[in-house]
Amino acid sequence: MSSLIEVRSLVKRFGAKIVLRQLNFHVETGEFVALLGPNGAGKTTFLRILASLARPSLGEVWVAGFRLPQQAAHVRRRLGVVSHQPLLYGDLSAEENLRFYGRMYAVKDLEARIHEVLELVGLVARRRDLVRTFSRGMQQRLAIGRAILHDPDVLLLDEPHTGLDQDACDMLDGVLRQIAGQGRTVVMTSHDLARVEDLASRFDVLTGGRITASQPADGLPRDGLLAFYRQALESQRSLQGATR
Ligand SMILES: Nc1ncnc2c1ncn2[C@@H]1O[C@H](COP(=O)(O)OP(=O)(O)OP(=O)(O)O)[C@@H](O)[C@H]1O
Repeated sequence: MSSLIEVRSLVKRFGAKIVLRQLNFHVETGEFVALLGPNGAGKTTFLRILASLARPSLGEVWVAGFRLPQQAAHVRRRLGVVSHQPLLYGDLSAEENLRFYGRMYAVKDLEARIHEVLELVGLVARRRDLVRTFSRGMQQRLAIGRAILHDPDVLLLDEPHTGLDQDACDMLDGVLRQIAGQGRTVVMTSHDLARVEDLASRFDVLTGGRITASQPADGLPRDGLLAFYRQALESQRSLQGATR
């Protein structure tokens, strides 16, 4: 087991419904993987399993050398997760929120680290303001700050642009670009290729409960990338048509 994330033959069922079918996936240190797929493909379900928030029905899931769900406590310390819930306390300020999480994770030189993170997410000027006064975009940037505070091995982001207006999306992209530039290992879901095309070093497509296509970003022109994603979605549609 040498990859930072290694998933073998993963199956996830909800009752009779099979959402993930024998899914294989791996991520090496420093990769920024965009996990693309249409609505309902199972991206959130998959990320929740990687984040140890849901249990696999079958198969093997390893993160940073630890097996899930058996070693979930070890995995959680090595992960940063940004899901649909920002997991922030509205009645605390931005820096109080970070201090709370930093103490929970026993972050060293916490005050310096809080400042560094607030700078990265562009919230130094608002550090003493209560989070409930923040726009959704600011809350999302702070949620990313919270997720990277303890310098995790892997950052998992589930459609972080959802519900943001264009300005907020642009500001979030600035933060994500800096994170990508730091060489951090990231897995980010999206159903919109345009949102991730400048960020990712690899594009994986999740359709029919499996990773059906994978493409490194290196040297691939935009048209090629669009064609790649369209083709993956088309083949999924014809597969669904054939099984109806
Ligand atoms: N707890 C659950 N119980 C039953 N079915 C579920 C549960 N969670 C997810 N599903 C189903 O699993 C399928 C995949 O959902 P999931 O949210 O993982 O997809 P997604 O690719 O993240 O979609 P979106 O982009 O719309 O968020 C959907 O059909 C959904 O209804």
